[in-house]
Amino acid sequence: MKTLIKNGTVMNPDTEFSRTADMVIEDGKIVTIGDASMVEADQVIDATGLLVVPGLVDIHVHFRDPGFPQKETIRSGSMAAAAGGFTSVVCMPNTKPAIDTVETLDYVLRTAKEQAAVKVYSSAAMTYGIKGEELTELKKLHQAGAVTFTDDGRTVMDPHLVYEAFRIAAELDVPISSHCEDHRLVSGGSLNRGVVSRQLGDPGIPALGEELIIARDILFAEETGARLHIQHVSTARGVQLIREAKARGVRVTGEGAPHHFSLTDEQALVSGTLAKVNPPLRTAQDVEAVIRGLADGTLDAIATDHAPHTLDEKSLPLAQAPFGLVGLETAVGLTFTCLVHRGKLSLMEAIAKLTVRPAHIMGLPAGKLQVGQAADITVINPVKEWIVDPDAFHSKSQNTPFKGMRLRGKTVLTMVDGNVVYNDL
Ligand SMILES: NC(=O)N[C@@H](CC(=O)O)C(=O)O
Ligand SMILES: [Zn+2]
Ligand SMILES: [Zn+2]
Repeated sequence: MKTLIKNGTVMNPDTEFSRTADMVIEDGKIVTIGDASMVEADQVIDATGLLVVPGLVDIHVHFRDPGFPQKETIRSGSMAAAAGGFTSVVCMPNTKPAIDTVETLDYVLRTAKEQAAVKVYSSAAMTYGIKGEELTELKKLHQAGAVTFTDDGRTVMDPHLVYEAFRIAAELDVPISSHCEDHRLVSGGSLNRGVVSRQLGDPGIPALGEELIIARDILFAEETGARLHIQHVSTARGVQLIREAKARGVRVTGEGAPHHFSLTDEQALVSGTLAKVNPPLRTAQDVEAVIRGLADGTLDAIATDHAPHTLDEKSLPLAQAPFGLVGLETAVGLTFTCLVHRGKLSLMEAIAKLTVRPAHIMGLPAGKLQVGQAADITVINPVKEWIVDPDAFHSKSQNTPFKGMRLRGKTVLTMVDGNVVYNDL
């Protein structure tokens, strides 16, 4: 089977390559990037006016299997990924049971191999049951394929455990992904602590709770030499802490989530619990700081923190509804609308933050266009206007505060190993 993608703007951030070109794909691999207009192919995709980029990489998704198939399965999550243009994803371990043993990790990776439309990698929990009490067998989990250690959803508070985990991670050279939240400071709130939380009678989640743990984990990384990846950075001071740590050579990276560069806490007044996410949507200054962090390289990657929950759960009162929102199918639209089209991030840098940079953080064989390599390719229409319709999502869940919003920029075709897994051309 030979496929020709002709006349697209081919962009490969790894080499800063950007030019009008054709691509030929054969037996799942890229065989030509250049002029191939005369090539006879079984399948021809006309990419005139479209961007042809490496398959996107999301290093922060929740696929809920095992445990919560009503929210998402590996199959449905992977379909949402494909529809969003993501060809490689990293699953978080807060399933039930948690991904804290080799058996559960094997189950996830095996199910992904059998059922997923895209390449699914997995993290492993740092502590059993994500309870913050006893370290998992990090070395065995790494050998079994875990690409990062994290208790995402919770922060390990015991400094002895954290120290030990960082020490082992440094030895294995596996990144620790840190969900930063000092639970002793944030318990009970649902929204950013500020004007809106006070207005809604919510105790609020202070920015300081996130910043304390960012600072703590930076120090652990500095002390142990471990690689630290800060997840879903949402506050201005959090961005600044990472900026300063990078400047003095700490091995730290950071991710920004689309909802943190596009929405403020005021969204809760419009979307209610659909705008309840952890860390919370913050102030306009924080949003600006996340954008600046992405622009100056302090934040290396855009990651969705795709966190599906049923609308029944999201219909609960603010204090009881779960934290989280789905992100895979809106990420490209938000990145183009809020960052690229507003001139905050160059097109090349935006694509880099969705491909080669996150792949590099997690050591994934992804995020580049290279002859001889797997044909994981995403085609984006950078100016296509569309309205977010959760009913059209491929995810099992529709919990998004972006419903009804008009976005500019959309994934129109996704290819994994040369096979088209999503087509909206
Ligand atoms: N982000 C969220 O608000 N929720 C995530 C957990 C997490 O990423 O911390 C979830 O699993 O639902
Ligand atoms: Zn988290
Ligand atoms: Zn998460």
